[in-house]
Amino acid sequence: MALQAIRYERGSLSILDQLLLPHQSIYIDVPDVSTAWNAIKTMQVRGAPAIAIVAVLALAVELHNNDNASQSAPSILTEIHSKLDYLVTSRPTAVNLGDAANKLKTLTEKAATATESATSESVVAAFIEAAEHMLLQDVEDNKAIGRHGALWIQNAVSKTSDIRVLTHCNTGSLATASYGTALGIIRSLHANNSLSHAYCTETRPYNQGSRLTAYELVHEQIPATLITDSMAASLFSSQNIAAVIVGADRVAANGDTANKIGTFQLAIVARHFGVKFVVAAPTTSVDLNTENGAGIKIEHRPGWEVLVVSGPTVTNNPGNDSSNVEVNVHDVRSVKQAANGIGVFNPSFDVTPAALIDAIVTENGVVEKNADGVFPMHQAFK
Ligand SMILES: CSC[C@H](O)[C@H](O)C(=O)COP(=O)(O)O
Repeated sequence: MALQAIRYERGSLSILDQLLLPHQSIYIDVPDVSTAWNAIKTMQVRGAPAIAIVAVLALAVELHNNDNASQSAPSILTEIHSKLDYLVTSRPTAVNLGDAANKLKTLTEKAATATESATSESVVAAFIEAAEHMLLQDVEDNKAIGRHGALWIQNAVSKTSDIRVLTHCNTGSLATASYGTALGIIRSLHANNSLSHAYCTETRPYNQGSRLTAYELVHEQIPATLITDSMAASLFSSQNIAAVIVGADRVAANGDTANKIGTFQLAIVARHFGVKFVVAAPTTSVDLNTENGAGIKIEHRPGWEVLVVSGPTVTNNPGNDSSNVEVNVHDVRSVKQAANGIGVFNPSFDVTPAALIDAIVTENGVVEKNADGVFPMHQAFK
């Protein structure tokens, strides 16, 4: 069964606490907007699409469970818009939440003003239905990304089997409503028997690749190997890697792509080795209002995330079989691993210039550069 990061039914939302993975699978309730804001900020939920969906569903749950009957339609509209604005402040780089908030503002504005008989309840009902639709739509979009991306890679490398790929960042069921974006393409390649091996990087913050992506690859029984972020050039020089597949937190109008820190350097290394570089992103991650990467705000995280690691203690010495370490989940400790006094530079994302990207895969198909070497990103919205 696929991992499920988000559990929702009308009036109730819970999320898999991603700070506890991969050693503990514990769902926490998200009954309201302020719990959602904190869960996003502290990375209990992460991944651009998942963040957006959890935020809007949390507001849907809060609205469903509150007694709004005495409020007027304009008053509930103001409340919804200000709560959406607040949610958008949780993390700045991914555009999906801002995109969802804008769509829901437009929709509720229409619901509140379309007829004179609009009530707070009709506005709330319109909001809840639209938020629930976003959850379902994200899964469909990811499956389409998986199909388009797998086919593009097969054609680009003229192979339908024995394809090896490297992925960076966290883009599977944990980062989306389900199925995943970049990991959705890997899932599709695997389902087609085209994939021989997937490599994943450790990826910061909190080593999301070794904790989350690796966990999902193991869970899905996709043949996979973990490397540190600094091993990509070594990997490319020793293995026949067909493509690097990454997700996106925001794709600008020219194709410049903000994604998990380290994506840019992987693109440089991939270009050196002639390895295809593929971005997988739903159109909710494409921001035509941002001209290029210079306009994307990059989140910086606290330095202690680099200085300190936390995790459960180890209870056995597995010798050479380091993949089977037993852990004591009841004894979680933090370990300082850097010298006292050292400064830390900790951007959470970087921007890969469009020039280093070969294909941008959305649910509507694959956008490639035109004869002028430019990504016509508007074509993603057909
Ligand atoms: C699934 S889309 C891309 C992801 O949002 C992104 O690359 C990523 O790794 C998630 O970042 P995070 O900092 O964990 O929210």
